[in-house]
Amino acid sequence: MELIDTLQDVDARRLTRGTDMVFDGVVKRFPTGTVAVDGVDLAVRQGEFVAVVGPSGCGKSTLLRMAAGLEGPTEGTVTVGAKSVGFIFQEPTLLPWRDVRGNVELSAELGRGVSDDERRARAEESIAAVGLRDFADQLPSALSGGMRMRVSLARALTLSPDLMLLDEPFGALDEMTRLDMQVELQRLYVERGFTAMFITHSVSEAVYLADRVVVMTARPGRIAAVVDIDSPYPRSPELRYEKAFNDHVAEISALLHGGMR
Ligand SMILES: Nc1ncnc2c1ncn2[C@@H]1O[C@H](COP(=O)(O)OP(=O)(O)OP(=O)(O)O)[C@@H](O)[C@H]1O
Repeated sequence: MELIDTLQDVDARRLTRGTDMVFDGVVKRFPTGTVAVDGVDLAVRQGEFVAVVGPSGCGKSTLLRMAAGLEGPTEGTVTVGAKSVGFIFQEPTLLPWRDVRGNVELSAELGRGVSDDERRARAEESIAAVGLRDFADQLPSALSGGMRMRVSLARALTLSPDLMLLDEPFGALDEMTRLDMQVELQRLYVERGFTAMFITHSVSEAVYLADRVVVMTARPGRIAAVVDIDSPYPRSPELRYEKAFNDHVAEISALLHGGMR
């Protein structure tokens, strides 16, 4: 499971129209006794981009893993309406012996009912969508960190996910590449219209990408605040220099450090 960043057919229960994912009174207590999250209520609308920020160990990954169905809540419910879910990890988790095309085709190979021709066509389309057409025959070892993350994105996109779950996907990249990847992800989000839940330690990354930023407390993770980011998409990279943007960054940083709203 850990090697695969795309999960299909998540146990989809009927949801209120327009809502893609609901966490209702979610508590997660591990057998070790650690309470990772405690009483999380959050509804994510279809097509919404939600970023989650919070101190290390506050249960962000646990929330995402529950959304993916990789963990179950101890109390409460997690309901996901999306039929097809893409999961992107911090590490691109590519198979080193497969070239870019082979890695991107992997998720469709594991999917049910996809013909060879369709699999290849979808892989080519996703490779082009992330700007890697000229590198389709290269092995991961010949790619930069940013390019490897693009492969990981392309692999998730081949199944046209309704929901993308992204766990700190750009955390291992250098600053310049990270900023480029934010622009790239936003472009794909605008083009494809998926719902996104995106975990990050970077407040400015959250503000640049998200409709709403969920700020969590230290463990056990609870929602301290949800901040709306009003700027329309597509957002230009220059937005990062504007006052409203930096006011949001300051507000969320203060919330993270226990300041009042
Ligand atoms: N399988 C597990 N068994 C026991 N404890 C776990 C397990 N998975 C996570 N935890 C604990 O739950 C807490 C939340 O972990 P999680 O990885 O969700 O936090 P996080 O906010 O994503 O952290 P980070 O920002 O450092 O990645 C941590 O204290 C962690 O040690």
